Amino acid sequence: MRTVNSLKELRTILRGYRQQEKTVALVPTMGNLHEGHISLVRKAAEAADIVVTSIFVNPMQFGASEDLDTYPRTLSEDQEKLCDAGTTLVFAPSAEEIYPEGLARHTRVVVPEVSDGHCGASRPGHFEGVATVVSMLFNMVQPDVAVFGEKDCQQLAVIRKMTQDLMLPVEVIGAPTVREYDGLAKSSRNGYLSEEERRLAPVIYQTLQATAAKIAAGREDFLELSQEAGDQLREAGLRLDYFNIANSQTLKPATREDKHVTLLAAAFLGTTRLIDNLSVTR
Ligand SMILES: Nc1ncnc2c1ncn2[C@@H]1O[C@H](COP(=O)(O)OP(=O)(O)OP(=O)(O)O)[C@@H](O)[C@H]1O
Ligand SMILES: CC(C)(CO)[C@@H](O)C(=O)[O-]
Ligand code: BAL
Repeated sequence: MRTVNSLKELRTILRGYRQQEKTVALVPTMGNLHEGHISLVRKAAEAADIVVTSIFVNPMQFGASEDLDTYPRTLSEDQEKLCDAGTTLVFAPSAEEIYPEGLARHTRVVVPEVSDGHCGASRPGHFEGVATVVSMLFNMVQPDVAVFGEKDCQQLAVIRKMTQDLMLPVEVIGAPTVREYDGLAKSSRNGYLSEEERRLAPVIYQTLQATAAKIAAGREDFLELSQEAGDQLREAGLRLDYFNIANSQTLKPATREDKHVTLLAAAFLGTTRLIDNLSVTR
């Protein structure tokens, strides 16, 4: 496994693989890797001959008061895990390599509608930053397939829409959420939690499961259900960002006609913001 920092080097190596007619899979990450990321790499290795994993903490997708500076950077541990999981090439560029003229002067990709609501409402500009960097990664790596986690379900929907609208020749694959023993979705940000916060955190998934069970049993008063679920999270000591029930395809508010609905939640434990989601067929 090799690690490269420059686009020039990345392109030279990839040209070699293409000459050998190898297929390429991309797994974009922000590093500080856990078993969720590793599951994406394994899926990518099943889908293509070569796996490129990018590690880039993308400044464009962070809000001014968010954790860009403190986001954990653990490149050497990440490299070991990626090598074991079947990554061929790690692309770990600097912010200067990706945004040579700075963020303000950089072209941006906006994906309307699906970027609105949920995390898009609480993190203005976030999905613009994600869509911009992912479209650049697609252009830099030119993968046949790219793998993203369902844990970030709105992000996956944004990337699917962008890929379709811009006719990017990449197959986007979603991978199921990997969880801790107690149901908490694995996330780099779990590392920010104190012992007490970590003990409380599984209530997010438990509330998603309990609400999904009520929907499966026939409840369709989605607004009331969301409010009840939000109240449960607040009572457990979390600061609620949102608990929404949406059409699984469009991520717009669910209606009684929707067969597939997705429950999306975001909540703060102290200063740590965690997200999770669960889909249910009615
Ligand atoms: N628990 C998980 N299961 C499956 N995929 C995951 C999981 N956590 C993250 N991913 C996926 O890994 C990719 C890179 O995500 P990222 O590096 O932001 O990790 P993260 O743990 O979600 O970090 P953060 O805590 O910042 O949200 C994304 O496609 C994301 O959906
Ligand atoms: C897809 C991504 C790597 C883009 O920076 C990021 O949003 C993430 O880690 O999910
Ligand atoms: N996992 C999504 C990246 C972010 O929160 O910025």
